[in-house]
Amino acid sequence: MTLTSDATTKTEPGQEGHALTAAFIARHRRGPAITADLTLDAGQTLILFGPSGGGKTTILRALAGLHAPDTGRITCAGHTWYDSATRTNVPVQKRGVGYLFQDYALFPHLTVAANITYGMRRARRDHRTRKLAKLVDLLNLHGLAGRKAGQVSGGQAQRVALARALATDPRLLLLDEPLSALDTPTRAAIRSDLRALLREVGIPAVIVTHERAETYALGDRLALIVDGATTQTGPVADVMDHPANLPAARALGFDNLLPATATAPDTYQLAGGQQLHLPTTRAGKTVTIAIRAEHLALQPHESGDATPADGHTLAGTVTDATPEGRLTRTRVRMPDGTTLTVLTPARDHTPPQPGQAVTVTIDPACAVVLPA
Ligand SMILES: Nc1ncnc2c1ncn2[C@@H]1O[C@H](COP(=O)(O)OP(=O)(O)OP(=O)(O)O)[C@@H](O)[C@H]1O
Repeated sequence: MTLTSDATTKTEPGQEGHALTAAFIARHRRGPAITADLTLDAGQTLILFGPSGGGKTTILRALAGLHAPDTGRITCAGHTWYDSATRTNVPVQKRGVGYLFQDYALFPHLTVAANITYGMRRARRDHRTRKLAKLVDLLNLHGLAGRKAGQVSGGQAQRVALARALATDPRLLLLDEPLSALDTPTRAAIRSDLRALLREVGIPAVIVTHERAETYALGDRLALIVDGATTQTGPVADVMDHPANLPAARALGFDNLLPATATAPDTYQLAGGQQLHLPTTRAGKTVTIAIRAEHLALQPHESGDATPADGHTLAGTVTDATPEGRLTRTRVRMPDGTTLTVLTPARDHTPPQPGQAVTVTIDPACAVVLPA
């Protein structure tokens, strides 16, 4: 459908409560349909999380007005930005969004100051000067304003891009993997700065990320985007800890997905016959038990000793152990051939050795039982 542009925005009764509502289907030529169903309240941050190719950037571009959905509706602070029913499609420059592109998209030959004030070219000079000074302060860019943007560090470029996104007092901030171009230590430092900044400016923000740490640090709400669909939304911890189904558990990074059969209320039998007792509601007869690697504990197991029949402990053999800084990622093969992945603090034990007999204890409160 071709939509006519409508440069005027209208107040929509009933939408004032939300900073943003978006329910649309967007399609790329020869590409998959991408369905968004999002709401965001004033001052909140919504994370779009999910595997590569799921549609996160497409959703962000549709919110910005850079990609017209096929059908649906987008409202921001009571204004309709897009409505296929009324052929409304407010152009990008009238939406008042601050967009931070994944690669920052700075103009390398322009100065930092010119980059930051690029969207304010038509504003009065004294307003531009005041705004620039405020943003330089806010984002700690002192001494860099006259430098060419192509000659600043990755962390500085990220802050310049954020300053540019904030310069026009946007109604909505859209940040596409804002920290992905940074090395790990810089990323950790800037993550904290960005969190503080978002709280300070109070502008609702939609942020694309693949990183769990970033999701917890920056997000109030999370929308899980898998295979072109918004599959789950809610407060960050709720969605992170409670995947609704197997694809969601995979997308949220649950390392262990164990096929099992429900044999009694709260009792599950794994393929190899081991019993697990989990205080969760049964999701059907055939289930998958999802558990993160960090919610398993590892103990050496003397051969001949019986495995505790507590319903939380499984016996197996270490296949490999990989150091990850202060953590060790150990893979344990159970008698039925299933492999468990366990992430433990390295200081808790001497490194497990391949071939070593171990027991793995599940934290039952952290296991999620899903329909198979
Ligand atoms: N310009 C385009 N033309 C055709 N198909 C596209 C275009 N851009 C993206 N797609 C397709 O749309 C789907 C969603 O892509 P999108 O970039 O939105 O995903 P994403 O979740 O942001 O991925 P990533 O995390 O890798 O950036 C993918 O299948 C992609 O190949």
